[in-house]
Amino acid sequence: MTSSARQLLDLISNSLTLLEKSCEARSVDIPDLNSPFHPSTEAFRADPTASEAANVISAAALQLAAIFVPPQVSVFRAIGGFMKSAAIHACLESNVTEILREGGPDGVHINDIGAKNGQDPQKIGGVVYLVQCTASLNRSDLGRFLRMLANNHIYREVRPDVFANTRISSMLDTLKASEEIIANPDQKHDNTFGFAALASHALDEAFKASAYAWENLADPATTKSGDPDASPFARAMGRKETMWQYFERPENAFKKKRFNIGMQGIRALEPPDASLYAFDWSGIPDYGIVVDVGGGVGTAMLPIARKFANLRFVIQDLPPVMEDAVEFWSQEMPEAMKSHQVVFEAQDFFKPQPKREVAVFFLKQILHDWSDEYCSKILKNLRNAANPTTRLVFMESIVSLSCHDPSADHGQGLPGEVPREAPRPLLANYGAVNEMVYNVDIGMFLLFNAQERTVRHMDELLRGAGWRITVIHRRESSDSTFLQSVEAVAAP
Ligand SMILES: C[S@@+](CC[C@H](N)C(=O)[O-])C[C@H]1O[C@@H](n2cnc3c(N)ncnc32)[C@H](O)[C@@H]1O
Repeated sequence: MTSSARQLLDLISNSLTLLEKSCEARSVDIPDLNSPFHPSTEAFRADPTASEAANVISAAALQLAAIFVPPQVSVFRAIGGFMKSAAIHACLESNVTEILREGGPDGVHINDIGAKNGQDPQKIGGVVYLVQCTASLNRSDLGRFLRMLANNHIYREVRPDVFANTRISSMLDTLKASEEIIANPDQKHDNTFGFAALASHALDEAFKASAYAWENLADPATTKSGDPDASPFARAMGRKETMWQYFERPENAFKKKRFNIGMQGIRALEPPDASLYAFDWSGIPDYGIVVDVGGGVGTAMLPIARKFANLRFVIQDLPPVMEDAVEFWSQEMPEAMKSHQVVFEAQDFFKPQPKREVAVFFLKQILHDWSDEYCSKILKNLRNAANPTTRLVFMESIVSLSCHDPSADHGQGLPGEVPREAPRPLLANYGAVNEMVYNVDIGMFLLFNAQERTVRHMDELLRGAGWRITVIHRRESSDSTFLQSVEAVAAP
């Protein structure tokens, strides 16, 4: 019988052949690990066959490593994740990626990096341990951090103590001049595409919260709490407050700005018309009302309102957000405001909805902000305002099982419940290749005491609030944080 290792190797070999053929036919290159990231370096994925082949190769390579790397090394790679986080944090905040970009492919010596960013090469690793022990350190301490990251292909050691970027480290690049961001650290992330801001936020707020995750789970006062101010982040900061309250304090103005820039960056990656495909909007009768619950400024309704002039839209959010919504629509689609095709309503989703005939309650990225206890309150308020024809539509990242989902067998399960599964013997969800949504899930716990959910979990949550899921609309993407949509009806 063929061993798992041989099956994995065959998957890699066959997939690479497919990938090479696809790239050759389209005259695109497989990316060079040592060249910086650019949207064009991802062109090889544009063909769905190539994208799938790249996923299979990556998942199989990781699974092969899990077989052959000594288990004590593998488990410490995971246990020591915080050390890599500390190393990336130090390099990110001391602008190493920008300095290496300016040095080009020949690399920059650690002493020259230190000379540029003002950091002592002996301390620039930035962790407390180093700062406390500087007296006995030699000049290659920066190299220790960069080298650890280079072992993981994040940076590369070109010659002894000389480092350069790889396509992975270049993701941390603000694309600004190092001199400029060193001189104006508070503006480092302004007008950037947001990835470095997101990384900086994760390595600050979420990283600190992660150190308190177990204490929060173990403390009887918080073990079962779903309160947003009882998160590991709140414990790490020593105050019973939400991250939003923390951001409102004047000393955290930079962190608030950084978070918002990071979030804008994530939103920019979503297709702007994703909500158009979340539901069959053409099936709603004329003048049917769509309520965007916690809709922010109503961005998700814009492409639908443009296409379906026969529908009416109510954008709901907290009062200050509604002011921004009015401004947003007066710029984007003033005619919809004048004709009352779109109206704005300050509405707390924890309070009862106004009584009216609603065709669709729409929620985009709301449920993942809250624990089950809180989601249940939101969903029950909507259920109480629903009639038998009302649809509930929500857009969220859906967490897949890592094993084969038996719901798909024998025609059982909800339509769209099971995503495309990876070929055996790979993990059904492609394992760590699809790790982003699992990262976000743990991040939601650390920062908000909230979570991303599997379909099974959503189903249970909705049933408890008087709803029944009817279908999951899936759009394939190589990014597991991509939003899918779930449709439900009021349960009798
Ligand atoms: C992650 S954002 C999603 C916004 C929008 N649905 C979108 O996808 O662009 C969450 C939204 O929930 C709103 N929100 C938070 N608490 C709320 C409450 N109690 N009632 C109504 N909206 C609330 C926030 O103001 C924010 O606009």
